[in-house]
Amino acid sequence: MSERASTPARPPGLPRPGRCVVVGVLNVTPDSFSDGGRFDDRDAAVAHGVAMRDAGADLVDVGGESTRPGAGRVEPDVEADRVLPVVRELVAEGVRVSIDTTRAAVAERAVAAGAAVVNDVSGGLADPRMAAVVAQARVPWVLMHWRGPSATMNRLAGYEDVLGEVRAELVARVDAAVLAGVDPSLLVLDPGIGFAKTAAHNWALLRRLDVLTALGFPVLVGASRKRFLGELLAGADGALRPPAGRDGATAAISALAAHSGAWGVRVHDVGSTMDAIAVTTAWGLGASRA
Ligand SMILES: Nc1nc2ncc(COP(=O)(O)O)nc2c(=O)[nH]1
Repeated sequence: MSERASTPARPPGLPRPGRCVVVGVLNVTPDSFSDGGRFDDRDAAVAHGVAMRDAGADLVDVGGESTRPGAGRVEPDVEADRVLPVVRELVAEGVRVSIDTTRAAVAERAVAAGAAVVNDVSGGLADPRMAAVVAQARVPWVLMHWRGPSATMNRLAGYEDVLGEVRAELVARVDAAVLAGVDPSLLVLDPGIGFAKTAAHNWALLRRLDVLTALGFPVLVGASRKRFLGELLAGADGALRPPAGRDGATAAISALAAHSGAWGVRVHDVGSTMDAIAVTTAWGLGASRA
């Protein structure tokens, strides 16, 4: 994408509720860092997805492969077997679903099952066929900043200028997607909080979301319950705040991200973020709401 590219028209298929979009996290994996195993059971997963929609989530993001640092890969069939039944049942319940996968085959089958958005933490790097799947399906595609598989990503957190490099690497992903025939209006960018980044890198990216929103694409922020929040909220003994205790900080980030012009936030606890965004909206409207 040239720097002069005009702002793409609004992509079809992306929720645009007139406020920051809330994407509810539904990891149907035994080992995700914050909710691993809780929704490994299909019925429990579907019930939780419906509950997040009822709490206000505009999308429920279904993932079948843990991306926590150090996590190994699961076989494609295992990933598909985890997510497809849940996607189908959520769609049948009228829930708008995004599929959180780096595999084109899984994305293709999830879209065929009714998933409305492809959420690809690899930004198209993990599977060269993903762009063709997205171009063919004409569904929105979240391109997250990524530098390599979870198993090794912490070794890749070396930056001279994290803002400039993340921006440049995301622009390269946009260019590759457009070159592969993807309509740029379908693209969403994501800084990849916690992926090949230290806490300092995460804060630097959050502090200057405008560097990414200025590219003219919707920006999604996924900071929910991540380790850098556990570090921020660590006890006097240095023990990290456990993931379940990070929802207040997550909601604060949701409010600040919304205020910074993010298109959406990806969170585990939908209610607290809905409330935080309601405050942000009211605050932004000032006395006119009185
Ligand atoms: N677009 C996007 N998708 C993601 N999927 C998984 C995780 C890992 O966190 P989880 O284990 O809580 O899902 N983080 C992101 C993220 O930051 N952005």
